[in-house]
Amino acid sequence: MNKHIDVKNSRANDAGLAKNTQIELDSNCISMVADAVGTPFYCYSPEVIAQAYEELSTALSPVGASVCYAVKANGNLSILQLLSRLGCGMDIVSGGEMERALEAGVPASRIIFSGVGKSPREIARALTEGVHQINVESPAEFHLVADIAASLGLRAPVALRVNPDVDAQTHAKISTGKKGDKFGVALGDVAGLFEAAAGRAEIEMVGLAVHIGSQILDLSPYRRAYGVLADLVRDLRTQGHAVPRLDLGGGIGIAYGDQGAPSVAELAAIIAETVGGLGCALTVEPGRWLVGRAGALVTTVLYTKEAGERTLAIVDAGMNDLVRPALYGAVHPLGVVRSARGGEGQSYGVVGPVCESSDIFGVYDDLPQLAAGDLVAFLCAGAYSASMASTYNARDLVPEVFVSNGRFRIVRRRQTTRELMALEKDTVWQDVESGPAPENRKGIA
Ligand SMILES: Cc1ncc(COP(=O)(O)O)c(C=O)c1O
Ligand SMILES: N[C@@H](CCCC[NH3+])C(=O)O
Repeated sequence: MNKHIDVKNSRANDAGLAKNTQIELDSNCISMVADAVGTPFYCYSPEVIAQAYEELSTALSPVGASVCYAVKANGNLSILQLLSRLGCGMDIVSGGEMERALEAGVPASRIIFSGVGKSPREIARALTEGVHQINVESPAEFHLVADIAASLGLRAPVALRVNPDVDAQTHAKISTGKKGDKFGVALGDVAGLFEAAAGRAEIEMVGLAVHIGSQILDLSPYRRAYGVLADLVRDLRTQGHAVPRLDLGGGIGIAYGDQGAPSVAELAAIIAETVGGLGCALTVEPGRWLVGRAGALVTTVLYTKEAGERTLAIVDAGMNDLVRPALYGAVHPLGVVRSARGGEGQSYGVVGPVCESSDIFGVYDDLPQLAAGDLVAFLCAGAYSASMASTYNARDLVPEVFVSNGRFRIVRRRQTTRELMALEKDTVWQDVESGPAPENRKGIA
């Protein structure tokens, strides 16, 4: 049996890539955790997360940028607590993520509220909690935030997220900075909103924000986007506006295969060059980079079968547990944790049990001969994996486990169909004229 998962025995992860970039799993240990908690399950290395945070903050310290982790990548409370204890702030995009960050002990003063569609209720809660910054994405949202702040007798710290019209050169479904994308304020609206803010006492205009997309592997789009920000800062200052803060977004990519990945030192150099000399307080909002490499989805082979020319390995994890392959055609490297038969050079299409033809994780070569009961793991599954899981096909939400130095801690218990069904029981018909239940009322209450 391998001591560590041999990540090199899959074509998706050869060429010795990213030696220290992904969770190093002791296969004996993972095998025992699998027996204890049952598969599928997500496992995370807290050390790899802490190491990523330290590496990032060290690289950014010359430019003085602070880090707000994008909670959407993985909102597990233990991960938020770990990052918060290290001094990391949080970037949130919903009331639910705010709930998680606050519960994890993150002070509101270290929370940035991003997102294109914040509800009145979410805005009011963020203001009442006293978040560090609300990144506003449209003129309509700007006025709503102002109205809500006025009604609460509060002052809203607002940054404008601008759409710089820069192509992040990433997957179309995760590109956010091109004109026509739903994100950000058009460049032409920025000066007018700064002007409007000057006339609204309940708005404290604190700066600008930009986020051009995710899984960015070529850093040149950052140079362009930050260049646009720098020009805007200069223009706004010429018009007499203060621009004390810049939020530089997230998006830096990691290696999922042999494509290599940029370093955070390169990103820091671009930041220094483009916006470093403006005297603004800088923040970055990475998600994937901090947690992506720290996780794996461990799953059991249920069956093998022939399908035309291909041999399939049907595993007990499905697209509901890890949707990235079905949604973006993403390929997660596959490691073998336990294989009864051994051998090498086998090719398998690895598929899940969900009743969709898109429930396929990829075709992996150079695997051992797989058989029912073998354990494999999809690597680099710390980001946008558990956080994007669903219960489709009435499947459980699987456990999440920290593994460290021969010990494990379940940081999220399995959520079963039985628990979800409880929400569907004992429901009653109501007269529509009785109005909405208090929790469903619109507005800021
Ligand atoms: C506003 C904002 N900030 C930060 C992130 C984090 O992105 P990533 O996980 O790619 O670093 C996202 C997601 O794309 C986002 O929408
Ligand atoms: N969900 C995407 C990233 C989107 C980031 C949020 N805007 C992924 O899995 O790669």
